[in-house]
Amino acid sequence: MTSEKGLLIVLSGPSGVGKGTVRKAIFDHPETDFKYSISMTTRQMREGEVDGVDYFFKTKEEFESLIEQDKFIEYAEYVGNYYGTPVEYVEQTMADGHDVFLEIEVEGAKQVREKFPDALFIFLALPNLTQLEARLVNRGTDSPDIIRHRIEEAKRELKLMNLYDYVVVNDDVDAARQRVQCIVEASHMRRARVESKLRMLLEVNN
Ligand SMILES: Nc1ncnc2c1ncn2[C@@H]1O[C@H](COP(=O)(O)OP(=O)(O)OP(=O)(O)O)[C@@H](O)[C@H]1O
Ligand SMILES: Nc1nc2c(ncn2[C@@H]2O[C@H](COP(=O)(O)O)[C@@H](O)[C@H]2O)c(=O)[nH]1
Repeated sequence: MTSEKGLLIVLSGPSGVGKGTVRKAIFDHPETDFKYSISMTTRQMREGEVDGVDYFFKTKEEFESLIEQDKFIEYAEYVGNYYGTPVEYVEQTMADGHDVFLEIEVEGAKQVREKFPDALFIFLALPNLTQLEARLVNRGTDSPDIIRHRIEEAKRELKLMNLYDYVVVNDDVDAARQRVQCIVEASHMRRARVESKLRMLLEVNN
């Protein structure tokens, strides 16, 4: 832990691109010391998911009450359900000096950009939409109707790729994991350089 505020890292991109898979690879890696912010959602729990591990599962009423109380950094409605990032965990964990990692869709990422302009925004992409559909079908978690809806959303989301600081192609999970870790490391180095230059300038002027 450091005395400085942690970095906010946002991994975004269309459903099925592999955000969750790459995120798990990052967190399984011994060099990773980020903290993962568990989102809240109103979507039905999938087989194998655990409340408080994969998401905090909420009813629509509970989620809307939390919106009223300003308990989210960002939230979005995606394919008929709410998804949101709890404000308290993120702010406290960053204040404690830890990097916080968010895995969210693009509408939420846009909201984070407005509130945290210094955050690091990484878009996870893949070579083509055919592969996206194949990944969603192979995952076996969604009905054909939901998959169609998610592909429609993906076409919209891909157009926003240029708003991100970096685009990482997930052609291979371990290669994508490594690229994300390198980007974070480079961002830390850049931040340290900027801060040290600023300190020097302030000393010179005092
Ligand atoms: N590089 C890859 N090559 C082949 N298959 C992959 C790759 N990365 C992920 N997958 C597979 O693609 C499917 C979708 O991955 P994943 O659930 O991680 O996507 P996601 O972006 O987190 O989706 P969502 O946004 O819906 O949560 C999974 O079955 C996963 O095993
Ligand atoms: N705006 C937010 N999007 C989120 C959050 N947590 C997850 N997500 C994204 O929603 C879609 C669908 O997820 P799924 O688990 O139903 O497949 C996907 O793109 C997630 O990354 C959040 O807190 N805010």
